[in-house]
Amino acid sequence: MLKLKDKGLFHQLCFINGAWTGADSGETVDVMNPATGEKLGTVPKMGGAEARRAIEAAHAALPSWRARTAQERSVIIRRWADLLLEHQDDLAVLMTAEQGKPLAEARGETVYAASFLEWFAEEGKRVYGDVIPSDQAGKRIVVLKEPVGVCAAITPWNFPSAMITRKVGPALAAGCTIVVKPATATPYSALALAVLAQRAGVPEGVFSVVTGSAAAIGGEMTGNPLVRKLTFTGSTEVGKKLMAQCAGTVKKVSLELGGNAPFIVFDDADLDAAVEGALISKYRNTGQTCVCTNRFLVQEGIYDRFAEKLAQSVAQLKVGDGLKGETQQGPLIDMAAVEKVEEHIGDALSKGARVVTGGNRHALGGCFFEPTVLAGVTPEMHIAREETFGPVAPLFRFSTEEEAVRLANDTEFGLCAYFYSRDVTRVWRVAEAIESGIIGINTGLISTVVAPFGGIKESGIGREGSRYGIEEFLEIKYLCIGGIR
Ligand SMILES: NC(=O)C1=CN([C@@H]2O[C@H](COP(=O)(O)OP(=O)(O)OC[C@H]3O[C@@H](n4cnc5c(N)ncnc54)[C@H](OP(=O)(O)O)[C@@H]3O)[C@@H](O)[C@H]2O)C=CC1
Ligand SMILES: O=C(O)CCCC(=O)O
Repeated sequence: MLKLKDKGLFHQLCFINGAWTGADSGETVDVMNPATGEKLGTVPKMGGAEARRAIEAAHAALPSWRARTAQERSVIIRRWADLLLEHQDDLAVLMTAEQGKPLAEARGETVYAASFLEWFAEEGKRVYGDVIPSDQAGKRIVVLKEPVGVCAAITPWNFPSAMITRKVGPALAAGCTIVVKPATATPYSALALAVLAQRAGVPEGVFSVVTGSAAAIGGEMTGNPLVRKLTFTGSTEVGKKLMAQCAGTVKKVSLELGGNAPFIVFDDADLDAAVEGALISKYRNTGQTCVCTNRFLVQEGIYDRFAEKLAQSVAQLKVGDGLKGETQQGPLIDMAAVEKVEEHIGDALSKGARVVTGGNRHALGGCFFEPTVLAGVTPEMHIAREETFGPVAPLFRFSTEEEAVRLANDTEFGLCAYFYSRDVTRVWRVAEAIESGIIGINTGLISTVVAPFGGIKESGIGREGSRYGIEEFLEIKYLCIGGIR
């Protein structure tokens, strides 16, 4: 049993219209701890009918929530953020138990999750319109920004809290109401957020959490005309499907999808800094983030030294149950993830790559995998094209800057890229040439509430966080006022 100081944070029912409720059918889904393989509990296996009720509750709650002043909404959202921080130890335990990330990372994610609530509580107060100088005498032109309306969010398992608050924070601050379907693997963080939302005074119907059948709940969220916006983080495959489903009722969509991040190390890079950045960008959350480096492109003059230093550091990473204090690398989310990592390594080795460190399932068994570095990787290998979502660093070799940029851009994805160089002219050239929504230059950590997060190409649509994030939940209305003499 989980050791929580506040046992009220652990809920096994859904939260709809301010009430804790089970599935109409009474059916449940098991939730497992990926580190131990043990069952943590169950959540309701809801479907379209329950999702519809949550959407209708969000619709009913909309007029009074949007009618509140931004300041009134801000007080509640801010209180919610404070509660997350107050309960960060318990929230981290819950998150690690269901997701596997080391406790320190789970605490970090809880603070990160709270930062989106805190930020958008403030940003909601700064939703300004415009007055446009009219081109016709006797007319005035005014632009208002209004909440989109009822929103729906579908979120992934790799960031069980922050991907929710990054959506719900701006939605609520803008005056929208929202229904969330969290990943089936990690519902308890979402339900704990609901507990704290209720304690913070978020009115009933404004924020609901529905667990269960992804296809049925997603079908209702994308088909129901009351929903005006869908916001999704997850795989490109599912994102495309949801976008197509939203076309029927022309909903606004924000999609934060897969990536294939390159990490370029030029000969002129600071080697130690590049290794440090590589560790962060690759092995955060055991390689399971959409901005994790997927391809290391290393210039020939520095290749061998980089490979050796990186492998030395990687070999020292402590793998284990995230609930144990010293763990740096938790398990992968499930056995399918382990198999995908194995497939990528097997394919690379069969085509001429070699293991510098790791390469196998970890001796701990289950979902644990050895942090791995592969050398001699080439563009023909699967790992060059597909997101591995695991602890494998494949090293490609290049000779010229032009070649590095070409390789970096040789993907349908464009979420995040990293590069290390000390040449300021190269920094500008390469930053401008890479096709990506986010670029980390001499750093392996780009995530922060203050900056716009999102991709181009098949990595998505829209931006989250920052002052841009709230725009996704606003519509523009233009007033043309005539007859003014
Ligand atoms: N961009 C990112 O941050 C993420 C990328 N990925 C990538 O996707 C791969 C697969 O991961 P996976 O968890 O399967 O990602 P998915 O895209 O399948 O899952 C993300 C969310 O979408 C839901 N979902 C799945 N299918 C549907 C559907 N038909 N209609 C509505 N909602 C749906 C899931 O629900 P449920 O959990 O119930 O299936 C979950 O809540 C990873 O290996 C990784 O490469 C994964 C997660 C996050
Ligand atoms: O993997 C994701 O879906 C988002 C990455 C989290 C972040 O760095 O903000």
